[in-house]
Amino acid sequence: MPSKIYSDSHRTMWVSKRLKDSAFGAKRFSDKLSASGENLRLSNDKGKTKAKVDKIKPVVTNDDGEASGLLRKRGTHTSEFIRKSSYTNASPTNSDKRTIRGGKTSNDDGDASGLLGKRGTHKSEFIRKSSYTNACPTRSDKRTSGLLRKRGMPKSEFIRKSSYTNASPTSSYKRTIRGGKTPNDDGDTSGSLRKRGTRKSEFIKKSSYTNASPTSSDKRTIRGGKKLNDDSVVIDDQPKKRKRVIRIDPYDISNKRLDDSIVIDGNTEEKKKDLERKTEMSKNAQFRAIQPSPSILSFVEDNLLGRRRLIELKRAGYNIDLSAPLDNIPFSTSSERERIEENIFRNKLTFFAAAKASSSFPPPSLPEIAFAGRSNVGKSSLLNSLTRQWGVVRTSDKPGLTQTINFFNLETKLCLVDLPGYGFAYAKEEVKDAWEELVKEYVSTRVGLKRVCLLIDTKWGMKPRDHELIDLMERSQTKYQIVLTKTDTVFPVDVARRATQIEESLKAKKSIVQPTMMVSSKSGAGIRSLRTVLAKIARFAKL
Ligand SMILES: Nc1nc2c(ncn2[C@@H]2O[C@H](COP(=O)(O)OP(=O)(O)OP(=O)(O)O)[C@@H](O)[C@H]2O)c(=O)[nH]1
Ligand SMILES: [Mg+2]
Repeated sequence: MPSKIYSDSHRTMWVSKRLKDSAFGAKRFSDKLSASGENLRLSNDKGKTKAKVDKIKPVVTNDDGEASGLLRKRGTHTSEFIRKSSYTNASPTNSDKRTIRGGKTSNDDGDASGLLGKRGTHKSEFIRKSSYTNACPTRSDKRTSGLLRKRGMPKSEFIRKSSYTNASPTSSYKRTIRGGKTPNDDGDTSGSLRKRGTRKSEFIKKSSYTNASPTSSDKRTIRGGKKLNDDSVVIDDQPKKRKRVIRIDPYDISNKRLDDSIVIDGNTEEKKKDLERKTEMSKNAQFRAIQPSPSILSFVEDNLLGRRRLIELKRAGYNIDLSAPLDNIPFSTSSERERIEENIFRNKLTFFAAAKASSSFPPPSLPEIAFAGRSNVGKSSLLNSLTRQWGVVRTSDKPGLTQTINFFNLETKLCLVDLPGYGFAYAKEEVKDAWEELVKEYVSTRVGLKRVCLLIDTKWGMKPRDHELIDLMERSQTKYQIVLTKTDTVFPVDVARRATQIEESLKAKKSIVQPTMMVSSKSGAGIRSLRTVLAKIARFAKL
């Protein structure tokens, strides 16, 4: 039976809950129902759950013999039902509350009480009259009753008049209280928030609003200070945190805690780098100050050296991204090659021999022209460019590709020798040293060697290793000529400057052959002039 009572219907649920909570208790209620012979009948019409509570007539007799009704009978006035009802703990509905309030239903102690404002009754009146003080009034009610400041009323006036001292003031109120020196009951000036512009420490010292939770920074200040007031003793026995200042003697290497050596090394390295940068800068400044000789400038102009030629090739429709745009023309015929003015360079270029040691050098049969220089300077590319036979001599953008002395014949007229580069090759030190020794041996001892073209990158100029080789060739009286490569990577004026600079620095040398040649294997600039110079050697050379 009781399980049936606590089923679907909302109203039934309400009744059962109330009863459960009330002094009657669920058990007693079910007992009463069974005693009265009545039953709760619930109907479910087409899915709608509806409790027909009007069928419930739980007229039960209390122990004291009074007749009591749990629900209002139809036709019975609510106020009458409530008045009569001894079930005072049950929460009445809104309309019930209104009736109670409006009907001035007396409680046991005889006070008139209303739980809700009756329709038509002014709220303020209701709140005033109401003894139901626990009900939460709205903001407008609070304003009317004086709990909240009325619109238009100045804050200070409200605070002065207000007896609602327990209300938590807003932060702006707190500031006003503090700033306005509003007296409290005990006459102290109190503010719970720091007024803008007031120092925190000052505020905390002055403040009697000790119950307000201070912020973390406030707490810090409080801890640092000694006392706020009599009640609030602040922990002041904590020692003040002192900033540890470690004095480092950079020259005291005995201090093991500090990695002084690294610091010093770092400093010195930085200083070194700074110095290098400065010297580099001054080198650049020196280079820009060079006034190229008029003959060199006119050579640069005539041969379209520098970036200009590549730009012109681009305008003419050549693909300048290719290594040799002039010779990378689709469907080009051999007649293109025939344009080479020097007949000797029209001959077929063929690989003849490669030597890793002086013992494996081929016997000299033809006048030889060797191409020496640092790794990646463009030696192999120049051989291809001179003959316009791309691919015979292998080239790479990775330094150190050529590792042997390679001999190439131009038919039976001339031998072109591609030397391994020195400098920054990706090879072990011993291997690089062996190459250098081989090159040095070749340039200083080779019979039939008519000229060494010493290739220098126009951008970077001469390096110590180049000078080393020059000194060697000077000692062995080997004829050498400077050839500036990759002239397409710099401005024409810089090509002229570099040539002037080198000529100036080597003008005392005896074995050097002037003038300095300037070429670009990529754009083809200056190649024609170099061909003319080299063809002359081949023409007049005697073995
Ligand atoms: N822009 C430009 N690049 C060039 C020129 N000549 C050569 N190069 C490039 O420079 C790189 C090196 O060229 P190589 O001819 O292999 O140089 P190398 O002196 O023979 O180098 P090693 O064999 O290592 O000694 C290649 O990527 C070439 O394309 C040039 O005149 N202009
Ligand atoms: Mg090479």
